[in-house]
Amino acid sequence: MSAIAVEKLTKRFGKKQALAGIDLVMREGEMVALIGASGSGKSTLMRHIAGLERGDAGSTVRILGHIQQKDGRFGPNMRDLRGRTGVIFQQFNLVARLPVITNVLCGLLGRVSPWRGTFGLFNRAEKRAAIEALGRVGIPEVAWQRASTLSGGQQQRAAIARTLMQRSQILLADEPIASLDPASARRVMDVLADINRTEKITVLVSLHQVEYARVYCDRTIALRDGRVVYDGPSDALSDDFLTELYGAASEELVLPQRLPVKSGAAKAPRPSAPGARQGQDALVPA
Ligand SMILES: Nc1ncnc2c1ncn2[C@@H]1O[C@H](COP(=O)(O)OP(=O)(O)OP(=O)(O)O)[C@@H](O)[C@H]1O
Repeated sequence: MSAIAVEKLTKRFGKKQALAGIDLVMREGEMVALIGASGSGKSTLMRHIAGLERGDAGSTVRILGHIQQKDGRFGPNMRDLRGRTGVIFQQFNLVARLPVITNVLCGLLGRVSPWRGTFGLFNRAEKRAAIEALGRVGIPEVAWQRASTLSGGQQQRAAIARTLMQRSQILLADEPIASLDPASARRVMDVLADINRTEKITVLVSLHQVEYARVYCDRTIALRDGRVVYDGPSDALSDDFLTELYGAASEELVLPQRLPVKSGAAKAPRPSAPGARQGQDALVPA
């Protein structure tokens, strides 16, 4: 059974055609990268798959074999399907003033009674499970800290722990590493790859930098102007091929090359350039 099946998905915002007939299928247990230059439609596509947005007439999205939306209307199982689909964004994933454990426990909200959820009445076993979920992403020690005290990478990992609590079968990660330093980005990608492998959670992760797609995902889907322009093996996405696909916009999709440091020269990285990339070794998953 497919985890995600998108058929002829179109979305127009006023005059802007954000999605122009997207077709894609992901099998259960796959981890797929979604790449594209700024404005190519990655977030809009993610939001439709998450059931946060409705496509135009003629569009269909199926989640785990059920119609999630068709012709701009949500299907009858919408609530259940939203529960089975965890979403993490680039930022604003957590409630900053609440302890991390409470944020993680929020993953239960679709499953506990509304009054328990409203008053934050979680039992001992649920709290233990939340700490286990934080352990799963490598940060059990931050459970009782306020979310605002976490680093960006820790916040993303706590958000992933929340989706584990939610027991989502699909995880949509919309540019989860865009604002992180390389070491934190790798840790977040390692966690995504690990839960994909061990929990068999289907992962669709949108990325600005194709290097991470090459290292972490066998398959990449590339968007341009709201259309799928490539869907295939990630290792076929050479820098030359990206330049062919995106032209000048390919500069956004490769990692900035580190200049060899000359004596007296600043260590600042150079703006990215087509064909410029760090060594693959720098990104080998831990
Ligand atoms: N709610 C909206 N109203 C109007 N236009 C929108 C809306 N959401 C997205 N768009 C437009 O749709 C296009 C696709 O946007 P989207 O955010 O999906 O791109 P993206 O690939 O995720 O970009 P980025 O990498 O910069 O996040 C853009 O031109 C954007 O301005």
